[in-house]
Amino acid sequence: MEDLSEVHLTEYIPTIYTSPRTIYYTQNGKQRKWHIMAERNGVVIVLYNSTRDVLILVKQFRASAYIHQIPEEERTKKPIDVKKYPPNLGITYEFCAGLEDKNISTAETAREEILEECGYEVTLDQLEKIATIKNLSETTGARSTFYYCEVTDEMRLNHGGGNEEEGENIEVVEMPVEEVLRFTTNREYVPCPINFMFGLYWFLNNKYHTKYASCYSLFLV
Ligand SMILES: Nc1ncnc2c1ncn2[C@@H]1O[C@H](COP(=O)(O)OP(=O)(O)O[C@H]2O[C@H](CO)[C@@H](O)[C@H](O)[C@H]2O)[C@@H](O)[C@H]1O
Repeated sequence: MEDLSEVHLTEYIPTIYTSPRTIYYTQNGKQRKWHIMAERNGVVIVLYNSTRDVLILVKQFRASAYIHQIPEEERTKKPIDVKKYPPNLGITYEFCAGLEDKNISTAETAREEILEECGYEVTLDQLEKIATIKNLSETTGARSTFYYCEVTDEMRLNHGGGNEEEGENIEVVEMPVEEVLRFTTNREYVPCPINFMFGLYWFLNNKYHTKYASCYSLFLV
């Protein structure tokens, strides 16, 4: 459990991670404007450990996920009542991911993130490119490049956990595919970003059903 305190929202403070902007343009002769939240491109890696037949997920507290679980009228309270809104509201399950914040290829970024967050050493030729897609087309327009990577226990150098200097506090979670599938049947709130669902469905369609066709079909009925 995270030890959370002194949570409060402020006006936007410019950073390298996001920038709110308004785009003015003329489309088909009509003047228009659109409000965006520009953000950086990133990579996401669907990581599968074949030694133990598990997907490797990262579990962490995301302040953005936390704040959106609080009703709007209470978000501006200083501080936010963490007894009423405990930190577990901000815990998410995601695939290993990272921003394209260095002058290196997306594959190299993926390789670095797999080691930093999950502790596995992989080579570039072990990365299978899935696709590059837009995150949210209406607000960010940034892209995510997805890779698939199969690892074994022998490739694990350490326990990962993220970059402590950057304040990352990541728990590496090994989850049997059947358990991850339960996220997809949760009709209320799924503590995962939409790109997690994309990666999961890609895995089910392209890797999992070829191995476990009958088992997968059980989840589709
Ligand atoms: N908005 C923000 N505000 C403050 N600090 C921030 C920040 N975004 C990143 N950081 C800092 O940058 C560090 C490194 O981030 P990473 O590159 O590992 O990406 P992360 O795993 O956060 O996912 C990121 O990249 C993946 C892949 O694009 C996305 O899915 C995911 O939403 C995104 O956070 C974070 O630990 C944090 O210190």
